Amino acid sequence: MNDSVLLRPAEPIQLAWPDLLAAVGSHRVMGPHPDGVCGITLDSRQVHPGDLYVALPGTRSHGARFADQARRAGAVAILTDAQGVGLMAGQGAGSDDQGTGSDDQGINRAGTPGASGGDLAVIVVDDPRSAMAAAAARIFGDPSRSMTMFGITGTNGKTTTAFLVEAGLRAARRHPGTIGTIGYRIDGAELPSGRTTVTTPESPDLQALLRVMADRGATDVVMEVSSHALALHRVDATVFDVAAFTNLGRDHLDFHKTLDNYFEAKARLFTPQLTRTAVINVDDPRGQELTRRCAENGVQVVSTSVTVESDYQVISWTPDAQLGSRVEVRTPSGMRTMRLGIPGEYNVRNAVMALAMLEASGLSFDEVVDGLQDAQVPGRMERVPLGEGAPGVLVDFAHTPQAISSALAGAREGIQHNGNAGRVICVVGAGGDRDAAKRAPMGQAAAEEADVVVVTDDNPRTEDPASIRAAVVAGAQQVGSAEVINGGSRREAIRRALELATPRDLVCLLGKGHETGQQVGEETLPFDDRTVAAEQWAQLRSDKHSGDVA
Ligand SMILES: CC(=O)N[C@H]1[C@@H](OP(=O)(O)OP(=O)(O)OC[C@H]2O[C@@H](n3ccc(=O)[nH]c3=O)[C@H](O)[C@@H]2O)O[C@H](CO)[C@@H](O)[C@@H]1O[C@H](C)C(=O)N[C@@H](C)C(=O)N[C@H](CCC(=O)O)C(=O)O
Ligand SMILES: Nc1ncnc2c1ncn2[C@@H]1O[C@H](COP(=O)(O)OP(=O)(O)OP(=O)(O)O)[C@@H](O)[C@H]1O
Ligand SMILES: N[C@H](CCC[C@H](N)C(=O)O)C(=O)O
Repeated sequence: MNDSVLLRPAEPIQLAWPDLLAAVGSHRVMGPHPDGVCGITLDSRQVHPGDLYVALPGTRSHGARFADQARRAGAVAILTDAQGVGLMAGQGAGSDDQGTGSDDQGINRAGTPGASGGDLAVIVVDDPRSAMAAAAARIFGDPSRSMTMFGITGTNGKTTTAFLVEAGLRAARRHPGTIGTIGYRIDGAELPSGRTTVTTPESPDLQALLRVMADRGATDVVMEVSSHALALHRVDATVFDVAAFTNLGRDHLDFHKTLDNYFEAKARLFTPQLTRTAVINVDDPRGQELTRRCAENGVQVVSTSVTVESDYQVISWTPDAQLGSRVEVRTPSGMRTMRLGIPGEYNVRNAVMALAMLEASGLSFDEVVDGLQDAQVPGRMERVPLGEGAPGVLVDFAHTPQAISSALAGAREGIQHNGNAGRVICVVGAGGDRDAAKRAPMGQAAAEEADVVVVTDDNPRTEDPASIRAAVVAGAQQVGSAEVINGGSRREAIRRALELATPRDLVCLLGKGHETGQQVGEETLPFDDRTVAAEQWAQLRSDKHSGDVA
C-alpha cells in the first residue's frame, strides 16, 4: 500500500491558481495555467493527479530530472528554481511548450525554449523549499492554526519529551497527534503509515498529515523538530504555540559542518515566525544564549533547569529501586512532587520540560501529572525481561556521546540504588553514513561510564562495518578503565555480552532502541535488540544445558 495515500486528507482539496501564486511569494511563471492544484509533493513517485510537483535540488540529483515522470503521473504544475528550469530545458522536457506562459508578477519570463515542463505550468522561485512549505500549508488549509502545536528540538530528548507531553495531554483528556522518530499517532494509536524514516517530515507530507490529524479530531499536535527540518524549511509556515529546546551536543556535523551552524539551525525555531512561547533548558549554555535571543526577538520564555535559577527548577531528585525517580520541582504554581517511571537525571530534565510545556499551553499540574508519572518510551531505557537467573538487560536509543554518557550513568544509578555492586556492560556501535567524527567520542563515552564495552555494528548502511567499529574501539581504548572488546556483528556482540554477564550485572544495548531493522547496504534486515537478546539468552541456556548433559 502506498503510504502517501493514507496521509492525504479524505476530502478532496482544490487551491485556486491565484491563491497558490500568492502563497509562494515572489516568482515568475511559464506555461499554461491550470485552474488550481489538489495536492503537493516533492517526489515524482508520489504524484497524484492534479498535484503540484516541487522539483528541488538534492544531494544526489535535482528533482527537475524527474519532471517528466511527475507529468505522466498527473502533475498539473511544477515549482522549481532557476537551475531546475535549465535542467528541464536541457532534457527537452518541454518539447511541447506552447510558449503561452505569462508573467503574473511582472517579472521577466524565462524565455527559454522548452523550459516550461511541457504542457505544465512552471513556477520559478529563488528558494523552492520555503515556497514549498508556504504552498503546502495553504493547500491543506493551514492546519497548524486549528490545533495547539507543541514542537521539541535538541540533540537528545526530543522523542522522550514528546512522549511525556503526549501522556500529559492524554491524562488531561485532550486528543493529541504526535509526529516524530517513532512514527505518527493519534490518541496513542499508530497511524497506518506510522513508521517513518525521518523525524520531521518534508513540508508537503507534514501539512497533509496535520490536515489528517485535524480532520480526525486532534486537539493538539506534539512534534519533534529536527535540525535538518529547520535548515531545510520543513516546518516553515507551521506556528508552534509552545516550542522546547532540550540541549545541544555532538551530532549531524556531516550535514551542518560546524556546531555553530547546527545551533543556528535549531535557533530558527525560536523566532516569532515559528513560535509563541519557548521552553528552554537553561542548564545548557546554548539554552542561555537562546533565552537572550528570545528576549530580543519577543518570543516569551519559560526556563527549566536542575542546576541554575529558573522558572521550573528541580530542587531535588532521587533514583528509586524500579529504575525510576522521585522529583521535587519548584514551579510558578508552587512546589510539586512527581514519581517518574523512567530513570536518570536527563529524564528528570525531560519530564520537567514536558510539565513546563503543558502548563504553558494552559493545562494544570493536576490535569497532567498522572500522564507524566506513568509514561514509558519504547526503546528508551526499555527493560528486556529474560527470566530467572538472567542478567538485567535494557535497550536504549543512545547514539551520541552525550546520550551514551547519560544513559549509562542512569543505568549505573539504577543498579547502585538497588544495593547491587554488579557491572554495567555496554554493547554499542555507530551508524554508517552519519557523522563519522562522533564515533571515537561515542566509544570514549561508553568506556568512561561502563565496566565492559562490547563494540559492534549499528546500522552500517553503505559503509564497511569493521572500519566503523575500529573508530569506536579507538575512542574506547583511550580511556583505560574499561575492558574493551571488538564484538563483531550485533548478534554476536549481544551474545558475548550475555555470556560475560552475571545475574547481578546490567547489560545495556545502545543505539538502536525501538528500531526493528538493521540497514546493511541498501537493505533493511529484520533486527530488534529486544528480540535478539531474548533469542541469544535462550540459545545460551540451551547450549549450556546440552553441554551439561554431554
Ligand atoms: C540529507 C537530507 O535531508 N536528505 C533529504 C533530501 O534527499 P536528497 O537531497 O538526497 O535527494 P536526491 O536523491 O538528491 O533527490 C533530489 C530530489 O529529487 C526527488 N526525486 C528523486 C528521485 C525520484 O525518482 N523522484 C524524485 O522526485 C527527491 O524527492 C528530491 O526532492 O531530500 C529528500 C526530499 O527532498 C529528503 O527526503 C532527504 O531526507 C532523507 C530521507 C534523510 O534520510 N534525511 C535525514 C538525514 C534527516 O532528515 N534526518 C533528520 C534528523 C534526524 C535526527 O535528528 O536524528 C530528520 O528529521 O529525520
Ligand atoms: N535530555 C537528555 N539529555 C541527554 N541525553 C538524553 C536526553 N534525553 C534522552 N537522552 C538519551 O538520548 C537517547 C535518545 O533520546 P530521544 O529519542 O528522546 O532523543 P531524540 O532527540 O529524539 O533523538 P533522535 O533525534 O536521534 O531521534 C535516549 O535513548 C537517551 O539515551
Ligand atoms: N535519526 C538518527 C537516528 C540514528 C540511529 C542510529 N541507530 C544510527 O543508525 O546511527 C539518524 O538518522 O542519524
